[in-house]
Amino acid sequence: NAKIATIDKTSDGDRFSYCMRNNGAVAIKDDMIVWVGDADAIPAEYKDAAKFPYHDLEGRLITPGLIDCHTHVVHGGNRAVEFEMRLEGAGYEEIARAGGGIVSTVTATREADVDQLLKSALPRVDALLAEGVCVIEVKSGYGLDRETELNMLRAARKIEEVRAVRIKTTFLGAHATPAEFKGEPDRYIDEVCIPTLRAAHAEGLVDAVDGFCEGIAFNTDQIARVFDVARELDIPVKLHAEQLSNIGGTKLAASYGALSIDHVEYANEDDAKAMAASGSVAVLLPGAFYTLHETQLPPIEAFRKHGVPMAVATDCNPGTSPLMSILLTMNMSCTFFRLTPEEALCGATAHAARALGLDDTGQVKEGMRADLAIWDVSHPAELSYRIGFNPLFDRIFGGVSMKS
Ligand SMILES: O=C(O)CC[C@@H]1NC(=O)NC1=O
Ligand SMILES: [Fe+3]
Repeated sequence: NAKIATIDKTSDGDRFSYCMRNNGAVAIKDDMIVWVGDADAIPAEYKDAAKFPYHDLEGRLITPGLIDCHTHVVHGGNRAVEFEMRLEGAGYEEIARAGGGIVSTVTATREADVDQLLKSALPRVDALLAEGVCVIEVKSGYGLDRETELNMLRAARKIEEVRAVRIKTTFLGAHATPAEFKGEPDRYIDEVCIPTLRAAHAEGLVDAVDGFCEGIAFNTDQIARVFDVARELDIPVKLHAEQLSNIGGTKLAASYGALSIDHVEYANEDDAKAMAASGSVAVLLPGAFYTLHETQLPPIEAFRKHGVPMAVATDCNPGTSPLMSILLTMNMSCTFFRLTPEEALCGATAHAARALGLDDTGQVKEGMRADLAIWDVSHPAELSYRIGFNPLFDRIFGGVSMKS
């Protein structure tokens, strides 16, 4: 859990000082990053390799460790068959009738125990760590019954025990109405979702509360009942909103001071104003946009105009975003949504930290956690530019190099 002690002031990285350093070098002592800056500016005291086995990064780029602020990496089974059916022309209804959709993942998730859920999530977690990710947000939402929702969150917490990564958990009981409550979303919210939220909170499993506010999921009144309990328990909220239509989810979430509002393809300028007023982060999820062949673009210009911070995340889930690459996510956010490479990198670092309510990581700044990513690139735009290429040289988590 080392912190960054000193940032070289002479570096030309000031324009991106929150974000990146060129020609980087770090001095490490007792697993503590004691200095970060340009290789040619290392203070003489840190050049004593015996005392400070500093890493001369030979001109490589240093950025904050990346953050994936929206994932469903814990889940059972997969939806490859559904993918095949869709490509053979099956529509959403036919797939659902064949037992596809969220329901099929719920079935597979309920059949797994905590260790099986953990085991099946680890390859997805490792794919993210391999690209310099130091923080991962993990949601529940495929149990939709008390025990399985708790098991999902227990598995998410266990990831930190077996990997050098920080996990932030999110309760997403209001993801879908399970088959046994078909047509009765209100009864599901009252009899299962809210009591399970209370149980998960009592077990220390919940860092945030989320919901899916959409015509095919829950309306604003149902989400509000869940958010009222989150507020009572003093748990911050976030929301999947305006993904497929605009039913007022963004404004509702902003009224609760949501940490983030996610997807937001169908959000409008009024929504952007509400987000600016509440300080909510817009989390862009190009993987779902791509998988669903969506055509409605999020209101990026409105977010820029009103100063709404934008984050980017994989939304790694088995149905609409089976995506395990934060770098490809950054590339897609530029290519599909026209973010600049700097916005994309900030979206996977400083703004992603803010979407999780974290103020101790996501920036290369004194006092911040020494969560860093070291890249074999000479310009930060290369991180969003290439498609399917990983230039990571080293990942430093809490001051500890993964190469050591
Ligand atoms: O299809 C799935 O498994 C999840 C769908 C996913 N959940 C959500 O709230 N929006 C989505 O696209
Ligand atoms: Fe999601």
